[in-house]
Amino acid sequence: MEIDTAVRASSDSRLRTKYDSAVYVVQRAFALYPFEEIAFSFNGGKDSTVLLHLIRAGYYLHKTSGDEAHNDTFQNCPLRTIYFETPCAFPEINSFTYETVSTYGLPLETIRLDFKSGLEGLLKNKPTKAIFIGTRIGDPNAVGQEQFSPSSPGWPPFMRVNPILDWSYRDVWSFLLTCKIKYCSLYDEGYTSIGSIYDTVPNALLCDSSNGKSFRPAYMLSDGRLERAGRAKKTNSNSVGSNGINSTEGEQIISRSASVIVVGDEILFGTVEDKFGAALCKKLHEIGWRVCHVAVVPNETDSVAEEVERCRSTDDAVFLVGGLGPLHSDVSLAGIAKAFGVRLAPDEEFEEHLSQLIGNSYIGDRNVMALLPEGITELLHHKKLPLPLIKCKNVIILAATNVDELDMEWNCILDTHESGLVRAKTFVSKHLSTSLPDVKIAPVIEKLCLEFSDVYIGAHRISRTGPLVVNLLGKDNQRVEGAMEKLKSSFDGQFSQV
Ligand SMILES: Cc1cc2nc3c(=O)[nH]c(=O)nc-3n(C[C@H](O)[C@H](O)[C@H](O)COP(=O)(O)O)c2cc1C
Ligand SMILES: Nc1ncnc2c1ncn2[C@@H]1O[C@H](COP(=O)(O)OP(=O)(O)OP(=O)(O)O)[C@@H](O)[C@H]1O
Ligand SMILES: [Mg+2]
Repeated sequence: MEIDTAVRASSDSRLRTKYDSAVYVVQRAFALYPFEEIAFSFNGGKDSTVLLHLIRAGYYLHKTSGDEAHNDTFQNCPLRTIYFETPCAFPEINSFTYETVSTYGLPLETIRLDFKSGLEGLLKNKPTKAIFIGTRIGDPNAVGQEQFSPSSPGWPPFMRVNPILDWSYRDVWSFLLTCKIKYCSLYDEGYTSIGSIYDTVPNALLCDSSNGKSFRPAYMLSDGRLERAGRAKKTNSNSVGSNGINSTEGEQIISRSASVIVVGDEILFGTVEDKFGAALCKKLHEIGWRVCHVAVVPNETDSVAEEVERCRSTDDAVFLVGGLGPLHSDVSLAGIAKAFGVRLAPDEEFEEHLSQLIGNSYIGDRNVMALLPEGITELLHHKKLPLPLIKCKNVIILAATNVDELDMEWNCILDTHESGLVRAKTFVSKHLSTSLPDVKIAPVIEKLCLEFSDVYIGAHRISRTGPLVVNLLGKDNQRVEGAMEKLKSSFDGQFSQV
């Protein structure tokens, strides 16, 4: 069996391990379910192409128990194959799917309905107990799945079999290249993950600037975390979304909100003063973001989880500082995982970066610092960062231990496209000072707030007897000026600008 032979001959021990465990899952499925009640969900994408050949290898090994004498009979696996075809698929994907199905003698059922309705119809027509799917950790729909995962509540009942769930982007390409497997031509044109013609473009990270508009092949993408960078982001008015803070909106964004969570018992004990909250408020304000909430929480998983859970759904981004590292009190990542309902799992890429930085000073069998929230984590790289920063959905985790380090990390985040931290339209602010008593100006300011609802109007005192400072803040200069002039003219000469 050519696939098995190629992997066994390879010197890549990691690939052999991944292959063995995936083929084991395939064999288990063949042992557990009647062959005619298993289907293979194939769409011509790289992951399903990998899966096709793992299924062929697993089927061969299942049938022959490795006995080469039978080799020709079981080279191909006549497994029921389903393809959900849509008019928005790339023509290259369509033709590759049909060609491949014919090359390997797969009995194809083309379904022209959405996934759920199509699967309902499929199960009604033919008993189907299990479906092989090429889902991998990191795919948006992989969160919470295992290699054998029953379909979700509300979906028709079948077992989702995910043999390559734990494969990385690099594993996929090692396998395809080592076994010299034919894959869809779009991957040689810079596409790294393929959705519909409306939401997929070549991955900008593969753009070959020396050669006009051409792109390097998908296997050249060094950071697999960015394989979906060519997929359009699903927009969500209230959150950063699964792919991060939307970076295409640019300057026209009027309102973006953030919250800051600082994790530190020492701050709550009064031993250390928090400087991160104030510094981040200033930085966010400078790029036109509104900070809605700053919290200091103790080094407890539940406290972090509760705070993250609250902020992540109300703000576009959450910045978390502190509680990172190998100590018992470093619970920030566990808290974030809990807030998102996922577990902590070893992240091989982060582990590699850690081992380059700290050598082999590992704790136990695995580096506990490389346990990251599974399926929701992206690494933010920058040449000035000793380690990539961690981003879990819309939560950005800063590793700074002081304000200087925070400055450096902040500049890297702003400079990193993948962070998606866009500069929004900056605020205009005006400050007026008066020695009038509060009670006198209160009704006027109240009316002003109604008339200028897009301008924030607040006031603070530096001392009980000193002047009152009125702050006017907004994104539209004319409106802020208008509110200021109106206030000044209401109290002729009693307000002066500071
Ligand atoms: C065979 C098959 C089974 C699926 N089963 C489920 C399921 O049980 N629950 C679910 O939420 N989505 C299910 N989906 C939908 C996927 O989670 C996901 O939305 C789909 O693969 C599109 O992925 P994309 O958004 O990355 O393009 C299934 C899809 C396929 C093809
Ligand atoms: N239109 C479809 N028809 C059949 N199966 C599909 C379809 N879309 C997705 N799937 C199943 O879901 C899996 C995950 O889809 P996904 O788009 O992440 O991977 P892929 O298409 O194989 O590769 P890529 O990430 O490069 O697009 C596929 O491997 C396949 O098993
Ligand atoms: Mg795809």
